Amino acid sequence: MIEFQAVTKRYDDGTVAVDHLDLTIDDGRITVLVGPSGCGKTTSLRMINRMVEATSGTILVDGEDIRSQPAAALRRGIGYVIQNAGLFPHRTVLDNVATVPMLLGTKKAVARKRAEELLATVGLPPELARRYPSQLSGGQQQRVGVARALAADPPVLLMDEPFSAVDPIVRDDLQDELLRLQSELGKTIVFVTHDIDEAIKLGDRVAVLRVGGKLAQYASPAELLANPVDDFVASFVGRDRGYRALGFLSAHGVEVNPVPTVAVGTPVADARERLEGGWAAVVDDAGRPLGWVSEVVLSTLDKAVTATDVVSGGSLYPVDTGGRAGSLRAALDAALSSPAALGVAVDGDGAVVGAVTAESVLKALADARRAGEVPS
Ligand SMILES: Nc1ncnc2c1ncn2[C@@H]1O[C@H](COP(=O)(O)OP(=O)(O)OP(=O)(O)O)[C@@H](O)[C@H]1O
Repeated sequence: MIEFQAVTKRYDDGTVAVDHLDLTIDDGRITVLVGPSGCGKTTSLRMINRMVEATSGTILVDGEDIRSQPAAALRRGIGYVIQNAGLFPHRTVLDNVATVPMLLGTKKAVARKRAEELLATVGLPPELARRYPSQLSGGQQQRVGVARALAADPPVLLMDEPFSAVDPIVRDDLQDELLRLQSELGKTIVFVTHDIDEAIKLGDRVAVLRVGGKLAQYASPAELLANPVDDFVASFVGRDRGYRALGFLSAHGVEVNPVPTVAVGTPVADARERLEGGWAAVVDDAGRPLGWVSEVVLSTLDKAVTATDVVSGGSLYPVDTGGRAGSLRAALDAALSSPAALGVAVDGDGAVVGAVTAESVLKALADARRAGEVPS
């Protein structure tokens, strides 16, 4: 656990970057510091590993004042990942990862072997290990940065806008990868971003800071979306917060109805008989949805329905099959994005289970509200 107790940072020019911050960061969780530019996120993060010294107040890591040991010793237990990765340009990818353990006394061969494993863990193909950082894409460099920070197996990982410099699609991949890694590693991660969507996606808890280094709200993403404490947090979280809050509510209560399906290869005449309300979902041999056909589509076909004849569109959402159900947002998106106005529900193998309408999703939301499961 990392505790900020009334921590203030006043820089030499008088700027108060962080003002009496009280914050408890849980072990094994991702805690995100988010807020507008200049609100003191980076300063707060760097005070944890003493790259910035607090002016007053105390920071405890596992109950121990961080000033009670030399900064170098403290940093051994704290990995640090920054934007643009900050890799050593004249060392290979493998050596970038192996260097710190070697400096700490691990034998070269052992450190390199471990570095190879870590590169695989962060999703980098082994052939990239011999390259230099400049020969990698921005997203690959960030992965190396994460592998390097994990090399000494620190219990704490500080991440300062690590994914801000890459394009949105790569950023999304890196975020997914971090969540996957974290589910395996269970590190104590403190993550700084100015992007509220990133904060909500990654954070177990999110600390929203306002300029002047004051904590505005510290809550779970769902709580932040449902109950922002004031106008600042509400506007920072965004006008579409009600919609995004649906992403944290399970769709287990939504009524799933049967949906007409047509297997690929079905003769057109037989497919026509299966149309109800104008549309049927086309499925492959394993019952997985490929798209939709309607009377109009069938009228253009000669013999049988093929995979290329389908009208695509409509996201899918997983129903509760003993694992995790999809969210209300996923169910609503599926219904609204489908040409048939039916959101296809799939099981754990991706096979069609049935379909939901937008109305049934909203009814489930209203029921949850009435039952007090969701703040209105
Ligand atoms: N070395 C410094 N000397 C003086 N003021 C500083 C110094 N470093 C940061 N500041 C100021 O402290 C405040 C907080 O800066 P900090 O970098 O912690 O904010 P941030 O929330 O991380 O911002 P950003 O999102 O833009 O990176 C800002 O007003 C900044 O100008």
